[in-house]
Amino acid sequence: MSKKKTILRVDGFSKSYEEGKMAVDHLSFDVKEGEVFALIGRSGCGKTTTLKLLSGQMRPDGGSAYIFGERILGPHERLLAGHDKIALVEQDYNLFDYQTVADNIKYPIRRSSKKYQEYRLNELLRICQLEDYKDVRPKELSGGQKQRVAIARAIADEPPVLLLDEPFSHLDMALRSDLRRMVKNIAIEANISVVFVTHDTHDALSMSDRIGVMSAGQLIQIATPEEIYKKPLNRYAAHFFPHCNVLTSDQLKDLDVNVEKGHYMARPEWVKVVDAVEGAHEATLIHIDYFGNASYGEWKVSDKCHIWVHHDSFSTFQLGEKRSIILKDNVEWWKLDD
Ligand SMILES: Nc1ncnc2c1ncn2[C@@H]1O[C@H](COP(=O)(O)OP(=O)(O)OP(=O)(O)O)[C@@H](O)[C@H]1O
Repeated sequence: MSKKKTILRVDGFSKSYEEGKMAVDHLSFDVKEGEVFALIGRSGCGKTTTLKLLSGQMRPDGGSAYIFGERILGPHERLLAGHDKIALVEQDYNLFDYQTVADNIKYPIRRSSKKYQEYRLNELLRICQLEDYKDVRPKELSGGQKQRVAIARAIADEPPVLLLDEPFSHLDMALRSDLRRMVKNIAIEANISVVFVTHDTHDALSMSDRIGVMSAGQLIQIATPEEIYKKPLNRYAAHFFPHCNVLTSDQLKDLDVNVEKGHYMARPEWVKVVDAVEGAHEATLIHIDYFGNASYGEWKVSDKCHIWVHHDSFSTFQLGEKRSIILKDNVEWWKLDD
């Protein structure tokens, strides 16, 4: 990925809606050609504002963004807000309700030849799996179908950059997985750089080449999905993934782990349950979150030390069962920044 060209560069974006409260605070990052970049962070941390600034729809208070080295103009500097090389799909899709799916998709290329419009339309209907809905109006479509139309329309004119705000928020798990794949394929096949905002850590992990973790308007960590998962910077970044074990050095003493003062993390699959070990603290299974393909057990080691453990789908652990908890071989508690 590092050898690829930088397409988009954000340099010190800042924006506040109210005095003294920064929605986006000196944000800098870049996105490479064909790269899928996810922005994750708690509600209100500034993700949507970042996309609006990037798309040229909102004026930054400070900083600039560049596409192919050219500064992206704000709405105060252009007749029409936005940039023709950047497509933004917002949470409400903004489809034309009284036009068919085909007309919606062809809108950005309406000035091209009829032959090209038909060729491109058929290609987009195929890529976005919308062949059966060509003549339907958006109000007759489900949320997932509307979302696909919005994405097809956004990429009709082959923009080098696609921005997606919570692209899969209204979809069920099966559709989500199809659409993730579709967006990833679009990035690879059409070499489009995608920046998307999500609350969903599965979307971020499975789709992106890199993830930026936002907190209070700032990017606190930018790394590959694997690095964000295994080596999060701090407790905030660690807790994006559920059933995360974050313990203090003091709590870890109850697991016979002696480390320097601070907070430490272990993912639930880094830990294993073994037959009670003599001299070790006994752990009692007090809760199970069942997911079908796996479950997560909450094991109480002491009043102040509870550990989540990933159990495979063949696990037969019962509530109240007593065992010992240890880290798997070759795994260590990961030290978090304070
Ligand atoms: N139009 C606005 N007027 C005033 N404050 C706003 C406006 N839009 C956003 N904000 C504030 O700016 C901050 C960042 O909002 P933003 O929508 O960018 O966050 P977000 O991370 O996308 O949130 P969510 O995940 O809930 O969509 C929040 O504190 C929000 O309340």
